[in-house]
Amino acid sequence: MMNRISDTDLILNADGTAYHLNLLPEDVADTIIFVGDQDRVPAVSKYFDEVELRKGKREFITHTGRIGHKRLTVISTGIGTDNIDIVLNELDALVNIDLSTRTVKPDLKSLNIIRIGTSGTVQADIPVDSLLVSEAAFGLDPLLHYYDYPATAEELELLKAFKAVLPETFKGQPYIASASSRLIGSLDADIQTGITITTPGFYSPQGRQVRAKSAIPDLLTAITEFRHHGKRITNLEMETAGIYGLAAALGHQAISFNVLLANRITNTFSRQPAAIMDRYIKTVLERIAAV
Ligand SMILES: O=P(O)(O)O[C@H]1O[C@H](CO)[C@@H](O)[C@H]1O
Ligand SMILES: O=c1cc[nH]c(=O)[nH]1
Repeated sequence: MMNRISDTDLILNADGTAYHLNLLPEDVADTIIFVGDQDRVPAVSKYFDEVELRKGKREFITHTGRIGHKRLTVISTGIGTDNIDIVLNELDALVNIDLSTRTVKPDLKSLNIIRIGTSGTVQADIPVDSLLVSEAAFGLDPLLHYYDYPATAEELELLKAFKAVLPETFKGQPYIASASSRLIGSLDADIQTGITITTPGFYSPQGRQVRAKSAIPDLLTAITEFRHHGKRITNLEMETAGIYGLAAALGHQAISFNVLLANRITNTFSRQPAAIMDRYIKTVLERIAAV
């Protein structure tokens, strides 16, 4: 007898759709593009040859369609890893749980998840308006501590080295997760790679000083100066570590492309963020359509 997942562990709407995403299993393609901003969903799907479905609820807007024969879904996650928890668990339920019996299917599907997000670099020599793939990500948010996620020995060594340089005033507990080696191999080719930091906020958690006083004034310097066997931290954003960790915990493949709109060291910001995002949406879609 298979374990039945209860009505409050996995909540479905009256029409059978997933509680937050408002989607049915057939609404979701096997390759899914994650974006933060709801307005980026049509900015991606306008390049589809056909859009078969447009649905949404709250910040979670979904378009599904195809480029050539490749079926694609693009979904907005909103900001932060708390939303990643919702999006990844509900997408996984849609493909890997039989919603009529509320039991896990015997053959599990592994989705390809490709984030296209904005980010700020923390290295002076990395240009604003460039594209970067996150090889791995440190999460300064707590999401992965709620899941049984087995990090590799190599990841744990990198994490240990990072923890050692964090200021004493930092009270969090970082975690680490990596991109899918299969997707990195097939999609990133000549694009620069780096280590990303996922933060639980945009201002002080990313070392910004506006009016509220930081409790960790030297956080950005520690991040920028971190080096380990030739690796360095390249950029800050708010979702990648959660996506990588939870995707790995659920058996999905994930890769995160960062459109670097800000350089936090030279204090420069893109003069044409929408045009730059559009350029890289096309770059990433061309690569997805080709594999
Ligand atoms: O542009 P998106 O995909 O939202 O990503 C980045 O932008 C938001 C902050 O402005 C955060 O979600 C951060 O990760
Ligand atoms: O600096 C930045 C730019 C975009 N998104 C972030 O999270 N940080």
